[in-house]
Amino acid sequence: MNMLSEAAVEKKLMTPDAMTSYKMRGEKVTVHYGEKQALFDVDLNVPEKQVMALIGPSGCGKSTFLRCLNRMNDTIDIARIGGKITLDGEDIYDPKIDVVELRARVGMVFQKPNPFPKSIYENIAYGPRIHGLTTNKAELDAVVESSLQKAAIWNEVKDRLQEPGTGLSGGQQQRLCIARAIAVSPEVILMDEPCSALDPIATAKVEELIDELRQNYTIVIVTHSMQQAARVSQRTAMFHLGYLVEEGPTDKMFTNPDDKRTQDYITGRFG
Ligand SMILES: Nc1ncnc2c1ncn2[C@@H]1O[C@H](COP(=O)(O)OP(=O)(O)OP(=O)(O)O)[C@@H](O)[C@H]1O
Repeated sequence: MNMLSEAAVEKKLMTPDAMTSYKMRGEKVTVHYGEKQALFDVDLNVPEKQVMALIGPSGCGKSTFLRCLNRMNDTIDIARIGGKITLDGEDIYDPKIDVVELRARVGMVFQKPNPFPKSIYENIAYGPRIHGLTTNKAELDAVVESSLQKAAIWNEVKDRLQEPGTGLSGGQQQRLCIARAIAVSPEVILMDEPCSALDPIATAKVEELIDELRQNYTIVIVTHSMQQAARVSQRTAMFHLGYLVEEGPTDKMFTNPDDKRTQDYITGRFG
């Protein structure tokens, strides 16, 4: 290879697209709720095994975009989705896609911890059982234990697995919900303001957990906390009035954003 083409290869490798491998891609994503348009032609890709934060003022469409990624908007009668979203190159809105399977691959953790009104054990065992991921009780026990371990809550619950999940503290319930998402071996975990109902200590634990989880999972998190976005994410996407304003490495977005709206938002001038 001559020097010129080596330099060309080097240059190609240095472009963000070549350096980042994307797990999901969104192309010209639009969402309408009835007559109201909530997202306008959003082109946004989700990098693999990183944490991407979605930020922006209330009502700008962060949760709407998040919910498009595992077709949770399908559950809203008046929602209409346009554009294209792929997972590993496959169109997730293709009629061939099994939505239940998609939601196992792209799991979700909600704002308010929502354990099932069942035992801690059953909260975790339910998903693997309905997806047929285990064949016997010993295997199921192992999945329950490893999911609780990965969600950093095993030590707190291992002696009370038969007690109700709803009896745990808010922070523990949220980690239980993360364990429940992990139990079906997702590839992507969507988190919609997962710490907004938690106190600062529980928040710190969940943030620490998110940081560990990115070794194995692709994570997208909606947050109102600039500090949280800065602490947990590697990339940040800023939304405003249904448009994607800009997206980039979190460090850059918080120190030297390209768009004035991002600058104004992160410095608290609106939102
Ligand atoms: N189920 C729904 N039915 C009708 N309109 C909706 C629905 N969900 C969201 N919207 C509207 O879509 C727009 C975007 O809402 P979305 O919840 O995605 O914003 P957000 O940025 O996540 O806001 P917040 O930070 O307040 O949670 C808003 O104008 C909202 O009122």
